[in-house]
Amino acid sequence: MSKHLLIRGGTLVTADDERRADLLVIDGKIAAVSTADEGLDAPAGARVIDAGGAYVMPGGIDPHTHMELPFMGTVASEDFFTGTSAAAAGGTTMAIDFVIPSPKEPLLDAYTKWRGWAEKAACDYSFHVAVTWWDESVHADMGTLAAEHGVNSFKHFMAYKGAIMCDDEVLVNSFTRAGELGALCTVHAENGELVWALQQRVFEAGITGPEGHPRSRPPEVEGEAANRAIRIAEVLGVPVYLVHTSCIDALEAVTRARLEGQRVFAEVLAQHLVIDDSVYRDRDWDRAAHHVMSPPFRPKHHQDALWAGLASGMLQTTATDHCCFCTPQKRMGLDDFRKIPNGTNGIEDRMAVLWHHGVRSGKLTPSEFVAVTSTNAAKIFNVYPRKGSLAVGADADIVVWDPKRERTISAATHNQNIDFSIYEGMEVIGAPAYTLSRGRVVYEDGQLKTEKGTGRYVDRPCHAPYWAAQRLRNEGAKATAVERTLPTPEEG
Ligand SMILES: NC(=O)NCCC(=O)O
Ligand SMILES: [Zn+2]
Ligand SMILES: [Zn+2]
Repeated sequence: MSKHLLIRGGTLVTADDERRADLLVIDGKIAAVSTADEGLDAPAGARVIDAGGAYVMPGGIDPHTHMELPFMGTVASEDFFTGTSAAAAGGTTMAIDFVIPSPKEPLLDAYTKWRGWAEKAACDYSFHVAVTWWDESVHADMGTLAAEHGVNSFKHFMAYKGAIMCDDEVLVNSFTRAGELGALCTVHAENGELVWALQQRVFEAGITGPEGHPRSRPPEVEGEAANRAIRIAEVLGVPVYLVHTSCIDALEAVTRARLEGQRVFAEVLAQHLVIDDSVYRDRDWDRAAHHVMSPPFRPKHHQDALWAGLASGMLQTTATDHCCFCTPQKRMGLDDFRKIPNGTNGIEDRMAVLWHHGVRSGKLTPSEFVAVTSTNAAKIFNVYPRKGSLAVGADADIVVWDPKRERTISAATHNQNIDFSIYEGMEVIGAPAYTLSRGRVVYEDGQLKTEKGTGRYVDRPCHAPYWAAQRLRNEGAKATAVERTLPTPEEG
């Protein structure tokens, strides 16, 4: 039996425009969108959602999450069911998580393991795969992942020395391979050697608490790595995507390259837009440790630059790097900040934080909000217009957004599987009234309706449209040999 649902009377917002229209969903897909003047009739038996006074938008896409990640001697507390449910409560309907093989672990083995863990997801999901080491099998597995498993993005950690860090040789090999495949290279840009050296220096100077964390990862460390990754990508003729751009130094590297015409994409986390580094000087150890993530929170003036970067299009996507560790896990580093598991919560609050601090303060229009929370990620990771749009035929991943709903963010009421929130006490206006995942109502009236295993893996083909432009650019920059008549030995 086909399932019909009519969303009536709302203002549809896409990355292109805003207009009054009704929207009909049949069998999980958007089946019709009305004109502004003529609404749609509800088919017999259809559920009707009254969206009067609300915005109807593509569900959020969080392109950077880590559910149940094994990391720094523990495992992230949020699993794929709780995490995607919390996402739905916040209006996010797709997460792109990361398969992160241990050094020497075959990429395909790690991928299979992560696919198994993710089967309980309640919203749609996909995977970037990290390249943490290199040999011919990695080269081959990248090809198999791209051709047979819908993986079009590979991640590179330039930090976490002694664990998952890539050196320049791995970057060059992997970027070259991604170029052959038409896949996108993504990078965590921090100079891991410098972080390592600074960590020892700070610790030996007697700073053992969470305040040591930002001291060991200053903005220069991120700026250097961002610039290096961008320049390696430029020389190899591949697009590159920087995850969690947190500071002016990295933003400047992105901006310079984009102004030179290089195809560089960059993401900013909602939390880096609104939280500053004063959190590490909290006298309460737990509260300070709760904020330990990499890159760390920055001095306040970086936030203005990041907002400007987002509004001007230098930064295209917003994410959360949702990677939850509860207080007892954070306490693994009670006597040594280097052992505090890195990561913070946020998947449930990204949309509200962006709406409240972005749209309500005039930094973003509603259409720009849709672009940076959904559509741009769909385009960059090549699932547009199936995701990130309200086009007829698209998956009905939709959020009906109540711009007037007020709430105070708190761990006492959130749906994330973590015992604190980095946004504790933040008052925000704007929240989902309904969230739909492929046409199923998964959140309404403040209640979650998610079911384990209803999320689907989303294949992401290689050769996103920007690859055609990249190839032309590479063609134009191709080296040519000079034809010469060589002098004969007698002439010499
Ligand atoms: N960001 C963070 O602190 N933890 C998750 C791993 C990463 O993305 O670097
Ligand atoms: Zn990272
Ligand atoms: Zn991450």
